[in-house]
Amino acid sequence: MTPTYDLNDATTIPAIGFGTYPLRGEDGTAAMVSALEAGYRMLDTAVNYENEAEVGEALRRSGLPRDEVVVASKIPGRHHAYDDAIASVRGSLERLGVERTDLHLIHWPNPSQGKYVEAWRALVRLQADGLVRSIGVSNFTEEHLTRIIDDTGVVPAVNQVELHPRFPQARMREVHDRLGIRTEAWSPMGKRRAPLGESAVADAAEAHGVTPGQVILRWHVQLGSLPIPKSADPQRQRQNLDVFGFELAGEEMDAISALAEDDGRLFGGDPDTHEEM
Ligand SMILES: NC(=O)C1=CN([C@@H]2O[C@H](COP(=O)(O)OP(=O)(O)OC[C@H]3O[C@@H](n4cnc5c(N)ncnc54)[C@H](OP(=O)(O)O)[C@@H]3O)[C@@H](O)[C@H]2O)C=CC1
Ligand SMILES: O=C(O)C(=O)[C@@H](O)[C@H](O)C(=O)CO
Repeated sequence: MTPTYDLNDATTIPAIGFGTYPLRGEDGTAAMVSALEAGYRMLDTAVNYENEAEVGEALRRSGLPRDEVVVASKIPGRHHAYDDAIASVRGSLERLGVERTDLHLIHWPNPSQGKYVEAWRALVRLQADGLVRSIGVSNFTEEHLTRIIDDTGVVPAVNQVELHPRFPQARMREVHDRLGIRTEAWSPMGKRRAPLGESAVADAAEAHGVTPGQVILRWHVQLGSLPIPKSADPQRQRQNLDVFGFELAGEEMDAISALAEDDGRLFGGDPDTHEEM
């Protein structure tokens, strides 16, 4: 069974989740069912992935008890106004076919709109009403975090940020540790720029008798970062979850972190300027 982290709201969450973007349609549902069969107990979706119905269907098809799987979704930029955020979550619940999500995030802060505080107030309300279990954010900077915490007194349980060997987010991990927020990593492999062939990764894979993908995910685990790798391939799905039987040495960890690049973001997704509706 996958180890778990305790969140700041006294709930727990698996140490590795399954990313569902861009899985859609029957093939997408089948890939999600296969992930649940492989042992994943957290599915990460979003309104903007247009696959919440598939996530709900996979959950039901898996036959797993509802309370064994963390279902996580996200409010898009166009739904930040308070009433829209409430309606957005209700819409997600309907498409997912569940009575409550286990984690709900604000997808991007979109600071030029200036409404992410309203979306956060809505999530605080929805949590009090029992429609979402844990609440968090995604792509928030320290400034955005400070604003919502100062406004409501409620600290997000997680912040899901871009984090991979090309962009290890040392500063945001420190901020999260100080505030008691769990760091969650999107594009944890580095997607198309995954450094699978770099010697820091390949040498460690050979030394431990695992695959390069497993080395990268183990690096996340040892950083305390919760990765949500996406794979449509059942064998890679299983490998990506099977990273708790070996340990990287300090030098191996440092060599992977040294793959960081000055402009290591995958598509220029700086949350101060990149906005998604
Ligand atoms: N909050 C946000 O703003 C964002 C959130 N996300 C979330 O993060 C999730 C994961 O991010 P994503 O961008 O998909 O990037 P990942 O880093 O998870 O990379 C996915 C790619 O890596 C391949 N892959 C997976 N496992 C392995 C392996 N062991 N060895 C080699 N290749 C592998 C997959 O191919 P294959 O399927 O063929 O295995 C796929 O092409 C998304 O699904 C989404 O849920 C993503 C972007 C932004
Ligand atoms: O997948 C997500 O959650 C996103 O926020 C998008 O930015 C996505 O990564 C994308 O479309 C990148 O081009």
